[in-house]
Amino acid sequence: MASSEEDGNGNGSVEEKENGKKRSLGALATAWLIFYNIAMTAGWLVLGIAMARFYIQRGTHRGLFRSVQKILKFFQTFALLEVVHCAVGIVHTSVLVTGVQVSSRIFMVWFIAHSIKQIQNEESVILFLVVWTVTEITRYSFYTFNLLNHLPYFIKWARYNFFIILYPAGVAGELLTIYAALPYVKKTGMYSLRLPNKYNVSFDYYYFLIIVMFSYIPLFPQLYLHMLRQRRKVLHGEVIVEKDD
Ligand SMILES: CCCCCCCCCCCCC/C=C/C(=O)SCCNC(=O)CCNC(=O)[C@H](O)C(C)(C)COP(=O)(O)OP(=O)(O)OC[C@H]1O[C@@H](n2cnc3c(N)ncnc32)[C@H](O)[C@@H]1OP(=O)(O)O
Repeated sequence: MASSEEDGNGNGSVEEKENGKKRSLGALATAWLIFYNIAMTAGWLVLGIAMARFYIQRGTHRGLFRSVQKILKFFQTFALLEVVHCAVGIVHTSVLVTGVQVSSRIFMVWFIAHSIKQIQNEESVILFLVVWTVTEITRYSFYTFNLLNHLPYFIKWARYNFFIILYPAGVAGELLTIYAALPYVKKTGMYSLRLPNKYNVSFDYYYFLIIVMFSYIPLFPQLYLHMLRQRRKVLHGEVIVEKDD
């Protein structure tokens, strides 16, 4: 993807190479990505404004998830297209890394926050909502301006610095929310399949959630390290040889 930043750090050969990359992307793909990124920036901005208005008017976070859930569900689910973008090659990033990131978010939205109403007022839900919102406004506006070849330095800086704090904060919000959900899942036996049944298969959502929580231990450092590598590449111009998926 092209990047002709207004910070004036451009170097001829890199720019030529990147312009070539953009040309080879094709006008249609570029136009689609610009539309997609503008729509996503707008969607997360609307969500951020709705959350701020709710809190200012009500003075409490109780009921906030319920009030913004439609916008959240729509735009977070729409992000599944990011995996498609990588898979079809219009975005030069890893399907695996993007897949883990997007699927964990979809899981949090639909299979935790949407499904278990009792935890919707937890502070941890607000924590990950605020963190996701700041992250996505920054990230999608970065992609948009980058595609338009007018990337203000502060957006590039924010994209590759905010995550240092926001990523662990978001993960903390997500893990605390899943932890808060455990008693309700155990009590109701939701999404679980007990034996005997005609398929002769058993599934316990409670233990599945515990496995999901533990899966953050190997997976999150990989996402975080990926972002640190991207940061070194983009902000400090380091050449990084990435392994294939
Ligand atoms: C079934 C249940 C499963 C559960 C599994 C549980 C396991 C969970 C493990 C961990 C979960 C983490 C939870 C996360 C929580 C949070 O999000 S907290 C909030 C903080 N979050 C972040 O900061 C997010 C950071 N992550 C990302 O940015 C991405 O999702 C990423 C995939 C991890 C990294 O992005 P990547 O695309 O690789 O890096 P970039 O530098 O941004 O881009 C690389 C190139 O791709 C181009 N590009 C990417 N997307 C677009 C786009 N939409 N439009 C245009 N171009 C795009 C980008 O420009 C770069 O191109 P080049 O310039 O050519 O390099």
